[in-house]
Amino acid sequence: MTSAPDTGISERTGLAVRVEHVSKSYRLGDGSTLTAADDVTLHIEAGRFTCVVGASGSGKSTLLHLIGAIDRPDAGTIRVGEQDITSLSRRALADYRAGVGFVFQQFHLIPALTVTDNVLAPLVGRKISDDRRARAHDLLEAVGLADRKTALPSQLSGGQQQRVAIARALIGRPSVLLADEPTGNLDSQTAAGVMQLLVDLQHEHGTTLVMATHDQGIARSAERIIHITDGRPHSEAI
Ligand SMILES: Nc1ncnc2c1ncn2[C@@H]1O[C@H](COP(=O)(O)OP(=O)(O)OP(=O)(O)O)[C@@H](O)[C@H]1O
Repeated sequence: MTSAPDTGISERTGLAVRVEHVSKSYRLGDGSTLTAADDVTLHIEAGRFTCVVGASGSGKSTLLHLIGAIDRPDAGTIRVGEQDITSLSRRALADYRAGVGFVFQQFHLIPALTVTDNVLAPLVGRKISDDRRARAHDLLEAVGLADRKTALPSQLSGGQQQRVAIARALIGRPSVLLADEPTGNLDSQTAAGVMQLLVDLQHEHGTTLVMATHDQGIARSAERIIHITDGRPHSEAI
């Protein structure tokens, strides 16, 4: 179940990420500012599995959000492949985001949609061709849920819901897959299965996988670990 069938699921190759002198601060209610990314410079290799590790509040999610262009930095540049995503037009940014897959700790499935329609949800506004439906089916097969296509999220276990979320993250053929504590809501056995699935899919498709985690055990399975403290990667991160 954990080895995906050869369905041509990802035709994009993983891209390298180069974060250069990136800072991001948030203004707090009392008027003070909190620096969540503090002059961060780091390079993430293409097609590898990299873990970002650090205490709660150290800036892991912020870094993922900046790489995924969910958020914009106050300063610095982020290059993904050949593109500087910090200088893209709104339209180019939307195209870029469509090539990024996200997996979150909370699965964020849409309760009223079936499993298949959740997987197709990122394609909203685009024509859902037979090819795309076939691809959703192939992805659900790859994550071991082909027989639950018509189920609603509430009818699935947490691990199954996260598998749907992984299939959804892959529907846009991402060159970069960002996973923020993807096993944080799962028991340890289910978490191990989901991790294995992510790593298998990442290997098979050569996607660049960047995962934020507290879990040292998960981090040890990565090809590279970046430690973050107070919004700054440690020196070994570069
Ligand atoms: N939108 C926001 N507004 C204000 N402060 C924020 C916002 N987002 C994050 N922060 C703050 O920025 C810092 C870094 O947060 P971030 O979520 O990146 O940390 P994290 O390492 O992912 O934490 P956790 O492991 O608990 O998810 C924290 O102090 C957090 O409170």
